[in-house]
Amino acid sequence: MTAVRVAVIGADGRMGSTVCAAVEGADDLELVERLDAGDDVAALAGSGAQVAVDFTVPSVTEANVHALIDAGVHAVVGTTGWTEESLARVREHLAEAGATREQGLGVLIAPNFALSAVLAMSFARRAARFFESAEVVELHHPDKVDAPSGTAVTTARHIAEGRAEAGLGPVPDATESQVDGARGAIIDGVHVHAVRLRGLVAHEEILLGNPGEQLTIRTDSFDRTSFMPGVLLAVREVVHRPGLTFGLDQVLDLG
Ligand SMILES: NC(=O)C1=CN([C@@H]2O[C@H](COP(=O)(O)OP(=O)(O)OC[C@H]3O[C@@H](n4cnc5c(N)ncnc54)[C@H](OP(=O)(O)O)[C@@H]3O)[C@@H](O)[C@H]2O)C=CC1
Ligand SMILES: O=C(O)C1=N[C@H](C(=O)O)C[C@H](O)C1
Repeated sequence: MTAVRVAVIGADGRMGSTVCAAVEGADDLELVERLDAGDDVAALAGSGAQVAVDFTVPSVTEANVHALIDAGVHAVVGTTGWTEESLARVREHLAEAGATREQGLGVLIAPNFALSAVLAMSFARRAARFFESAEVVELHHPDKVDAPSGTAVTTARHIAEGRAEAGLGPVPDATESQVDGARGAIIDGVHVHAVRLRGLVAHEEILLGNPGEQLTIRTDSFDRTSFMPGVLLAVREVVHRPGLTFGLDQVLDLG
């Protein structure tokens, strides 16, 4: 068995360092490069790396992915900050690169690699059509640079899709806010609230309400090892998945 050669970008960070340890602990993977701020991603072209894992910052991740495509390296990305527009640019770049390669390159971007979070997002989408009200509360460590979390943005979009398919209108809300932000951010019509608290890692509650009842879907990552099975699965899968894959739910058989 030949090991898949893996580079990690953001290798000194909280997630990057955990990914390096997980790759080093996997028999079928080999850690060949550790890059961090100041290193040139384009240099991976001659390094022998087959897959690069990016856990950096929202402001640089898109440029990293384009550099990886140019370098002919598959990408697994956990960094947040992706929009429909930036995803479309990656899709287009991959299509151009694929036309000149025998087997196209793969880019797999997932807002959350923890199984509990992937399932929570999927359950939220399925449940959304049955409830009048829906709100998302995400809770994270205070060193996180972005808000709301990428997971919460994706969850809100899933809920909005589920509601739209069922023909549901806006969520009921008679509030006339006295203070800006009191009702959180609104993403595709869904209110999203962000809590930052020392001691937390990554958590989310999806609240769905009807007259006289509530469904709460909650996911908790107590430790960054929770993301590792999903990251390693993505590394093994991305080489077989040309083009852009968004979300680990696309890889898992969720039934
Ligand atoms: N999809 C998922 O399952 C998960 C996603 N995340 C996301 O991953 C990202 C990283 O999170 P986290 O590890 O906590 O953050 P950290 O700040 O701990 O790590 C980010 C690392 O990236 C480095 N970096 C910054 N700029 C560059 C650059 N241009 N090239 C290479 N490296 C760079 C930083 O270096 P320096 O400090 O020197 O600037 C730092 O070492 C966030 O967007 C977060 O939301 C987090 C957890 C799970
Ligand atoms: O920054 C984090 O820690 C996390 N970021 C991701 C996000 O923004 O959704 C995933 C997880 O919530 C942890």
